[in-house]
Formats: sequence, structure tokens, C-alpha cells
Amino acid sequence: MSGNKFKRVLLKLSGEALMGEDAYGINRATIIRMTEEIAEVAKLGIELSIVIGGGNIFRGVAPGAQGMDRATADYMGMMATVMNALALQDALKNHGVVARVQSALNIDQVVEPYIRPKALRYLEEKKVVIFAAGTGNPFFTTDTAAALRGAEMGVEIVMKATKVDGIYSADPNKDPTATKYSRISFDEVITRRLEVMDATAFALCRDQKLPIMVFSINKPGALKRAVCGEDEGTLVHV
Ligand SMILES: Nc1ncnc2c1ncn2[C@@H]1O[C@H](COP(=O)(O)OP(=O)(O)O)[C@@H](O)[C@H]1O
Ligand SMILES: O=c1ccn([C@@H]2O[C@H](COP(=O)(O)OP(=O)(O)O)[C@@H](O)[C@H]2O)c(=O)[nH]1
Repeated sequence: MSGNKFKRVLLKLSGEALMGEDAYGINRATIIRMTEEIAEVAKLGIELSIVIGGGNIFRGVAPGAQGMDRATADYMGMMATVMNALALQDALKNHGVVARVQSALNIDQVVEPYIRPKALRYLEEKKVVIFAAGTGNPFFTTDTAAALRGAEMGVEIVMKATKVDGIYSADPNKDPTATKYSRISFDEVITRRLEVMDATAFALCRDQKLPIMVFSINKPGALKRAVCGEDEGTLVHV
């Protein structure tokens, strides 16, 4: 696919990556840099939808949630993604990019609800659509929300921007001898239990024949190269 610019993509942005070097929350320099890269891609005319995580504010399985009812903790996690979505929308506005937030949980005074045809219309109008509150269901992740919304929006590829620069033979943060794949099939990712995305997200994308690209959120220019179809990170194919 080298050199072919995508027309419509879904970008999964890690909430944790928004922390930058901070211990939690949204790091200002990080969100500005990310916004600049997203603005550059939006100006190429690529229809861009974004699912944003919430791990920088709250994670349902984190130590802070220990002892809590899991579903309650997960709803808190989903609310955290709404905060990140609003911060991203605001930052994009400052870079001249019009974005709309749609939430899988109804919080009418704050964000509009997820309505598929409306989201599709925004994309046709070249507005960036930010999907907040994950899938709206506890026990899921924003990676699964990325696969789900990506399939619903009919995107050509799901792009996961994360802390690692691709999928490795083992977790590179634990095994320094791990080697990076430039391409790998869904079946291989699933049978080898490579954990850069959760199995539900991989399975949904595999069934929908929706490729995934995993690349580093910290590498300048990586997003643009990825959406322009250049070699970047790891491509997971059918
Ligand atoms: N085989 C693997 N290849 C790459 N990363 C892996 C692998 N297995 C586990 N990981 C871990 O997955 C992490 C990314 O997943 P996650 O923390 O869920 O990201 P995000 O916050 O972007 O959703 C990496 O930081 C890495 O430590
Ligand atoms: O469909 C979803 C998406 C997210 N979450 C909750 O929201 C948290 C934040 O999302 P995630 O961990 O995927 O964010 P990221 O890893 O991208 O920072 C998760 O831990 C879950 O508690 C959820 O319950 N359902």
C-alpha cells in the first residue's frame, strides 16, 4: 500500500500518551504537538475520526480502582475519555481545525450523543469527529471502541498511536530482545497473544477485514507518514 494516501481513517489516541512526562492528566506540550500533527493531516483532506482513551485520568483496572465495583470504575474511565475529548476538540480549534465530539454515554449539556449518520455527515464535511466514552459499555476498552467506530464509519484503516513504535515479538518494555514486525497477520497476533491491543479489538477488525496500524505517538511526523501509506510502525493485515 506504499505511497497511497488513505481517504478515511480512524485514529486511536492513547489517553496515557496525553500525559507526556507527567504522572497523570493532560500535558500541555504533548497535546499541542499532537494537535499540530492532527491539523496537518486534516488539511491533507483526509477524513479523520478519533477515539480517545482515558488512562491518563482514570483506568477501571488501575490500583486506584481497587476494591471498587468494576462496572462503576469503568463508567468513571469512560467519563475520563469525555474530558480528554473536550480538551482535544478545544486544542484543535486553536489550530483552525473544526472538530465535533460525540459521546457513547448521554451527557446532553456537555456533548452531543453518538449518532452514526450525523458522524458520517461530519466526515463528509471534512470535520474531525472525536468519539468519546468508548463503547458506552463497561468491561470494554477504547481500543475496542476504535475497532467498532472504525467499522461503523467505513474507514480504510484503524491507526493506533501509542507508547511503542509497533508490535514486537514480546512486550519490548519487558523483553529487550524482542523484535519488531513491519507486517503481521491478525491470526498470528491473536495466536501469539501479542498484547498491544486487546483481543476483542483485534477480533472485531479481523472479522471486518479492517487493517490496523500501530505506531509511536512520540515520533514526530509518524502520523502523517502513516496516513500517507508510507512504511511506519506495524501493519496488521487479514
Ligand atoms: N507484543 C507487543 N508489542 C508491543 N507492545 C506490547 C506488546 N505486548 C505488550 N505491549 C505493551 O502494550 C503497550 C501499549 O498498550 P496500551 O498500554 O494498552 O496502550 P494505550 O494506552 O495506547 O491503549 C505498550 O506500551 C507495551 O508495553
Ligand atoms: O468502551 C469502553 C472504553 C473504556 N472504558 C473504561 O475507560 C478506561 C479508559 O480507557 P482505556 O484504558 O482504553 O484508555 P487508554 O488506554 O487509551 O488510555 C478503561 O480502563 C475502562 O475502565 C470502558 O469501560 N468501556
